[in-house]
Amino acid sequence: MKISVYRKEHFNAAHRLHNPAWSDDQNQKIYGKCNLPNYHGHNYELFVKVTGEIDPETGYVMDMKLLSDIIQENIIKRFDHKNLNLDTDEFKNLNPTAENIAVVIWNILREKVDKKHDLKIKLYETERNFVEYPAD
Ligand SMILES: Nc1nc2c(c(=O)[nH]1)N=C([C@H](O)[C@H](O)COP(=O)(O)OP(=O)(O)OP(=O)(O)O)CN2
Ligand SMILES: [Zn+2]
Repeated sequence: MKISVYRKEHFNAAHRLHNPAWSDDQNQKIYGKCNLPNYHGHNYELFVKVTGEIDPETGYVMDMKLLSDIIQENIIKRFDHKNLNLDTDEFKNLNPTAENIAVVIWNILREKVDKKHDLKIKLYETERNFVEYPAD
C-alpha cells in the first residue's frame, strides 16, 4: 500500500523571462511584464510529494523533518533571496520560467531522496500560476 507525504516550503526570488535568441520586441511580445529589464520577484511556494510504502518500524514513508532539511539545504539556501538569472549557475543559461525552475528543483531533489520513493513537486509562482513535475 503506497501513501504520499508532503512538505511545503517557500522561497523568494527575482527573475526575468528572456530569450537571447529573440529581438527585444519579440521578448516583450511573448513575455510582457515578465521581460522587464530590471527583474521582478515572486514568492514561490514549493510542495514536495514523496510516495512509498510505510516502514513498519518507523510508521513513516520518510521522515518529513529529514525531507525539510534536504529541501532547505539544497533548494532554499540555493535560491532564496537570489536573482535567479544573475546569482545562480542553474539559470545563467536557462530561462527561469516556472516550468524550468520546477524541473531544476526536481533534478536536484531526485539525487537526495531515496530512489525507492517516487518524487513529484508542485511549484506556485503566484497564487494562481503553478506547475507540476513530473506531469501525470
Ligand atoms: N507557462 C508559463 N507561463 C507564464 C509564466 C511561466 O513561468 N510559465 N510566468 C509568467 C510570469 O512570470 C508570472 O508567473 C505571471 O505573473 P502575473 O501575470 O503577475 O500573474 P498573477 O497570477 O499574479 O496575476 P493575474 O492577474 O492573476 O494574472 C507568465 N506566464
Ligand atoms: Zn515572473
